[in-house]
Amino acid sequence: MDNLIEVSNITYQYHKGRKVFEDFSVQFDCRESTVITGKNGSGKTTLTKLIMGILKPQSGNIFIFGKNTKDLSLGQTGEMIGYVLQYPERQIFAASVMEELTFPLLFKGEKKEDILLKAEELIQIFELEKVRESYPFFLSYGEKRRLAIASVLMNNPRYLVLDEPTASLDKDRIRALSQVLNKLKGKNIGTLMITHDKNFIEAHGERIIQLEGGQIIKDEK
Ligand SMILES: Nc1ncnc2c1ncn2[C@@H]1O[C@H](COP(=O)(O)OP(=O)(O)OP(=O)(O)O)[C@@H](O)[C@H]1O
Repeated sequence: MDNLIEVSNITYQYHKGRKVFEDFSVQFDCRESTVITGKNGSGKTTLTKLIMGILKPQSGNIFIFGKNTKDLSLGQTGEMIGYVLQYPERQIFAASVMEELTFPLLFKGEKKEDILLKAEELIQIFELEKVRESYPFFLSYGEKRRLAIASVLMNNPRYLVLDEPTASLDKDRIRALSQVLNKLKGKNIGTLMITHDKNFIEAHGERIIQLEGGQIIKDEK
């Protein structure tokens, strides 16, 4: 139970939109790397937003690590699951790269020395050295994406949800991201990843789910 995400008989419909999910259920093992594929509009991003509690199902329940998302705030969900959006600029708020990485933990009152050490480590891994004092607004799309991933890792999440993580990253950066994901996997931190990148699917898709019209049409290990 503890290491599971359980989506149980949910129905979801956008305001004035058609039903994206109807009586939909799926479970994810949070120690595993699961890839979600499917055509545009098949419901991939909607599913990840429902898991994160950003959207609320009209019926049914979603449990993360044994807790019903209905009883959790967005912040509580975000502490357990790191979520990297499809458009990373929407999750970057601070005045510099360094501040973006450090301010949430400083705010929480964690030890400054530890926070700085961790931020430096992620700056190296994601090759953000040259922009550490830059205003994130002016970063390239690839840099913003790397910063968004580094920021969620600062929180020590128990699971990662990544929406198109390789978009706008070059080969070397994709390789670096792969290494980070493998390292996390070694610590039993799995991922739920929306991607169309065949090489990435081959490297990280322990389980591959294909969605179509809000239904699972393929589920392979
Ligand atoms: N904010 C919204 N309001 C109304 N309908 C929406 C909204 N967002 C998505 N939809 C609709 O819900 C359905 C599922 O969309 P979703 O973004 O989850 O698909 P997706 O598989 O992630 O697509 P993509 O590969 O294009 O990102 C689509 O029909 C889409 O048009």
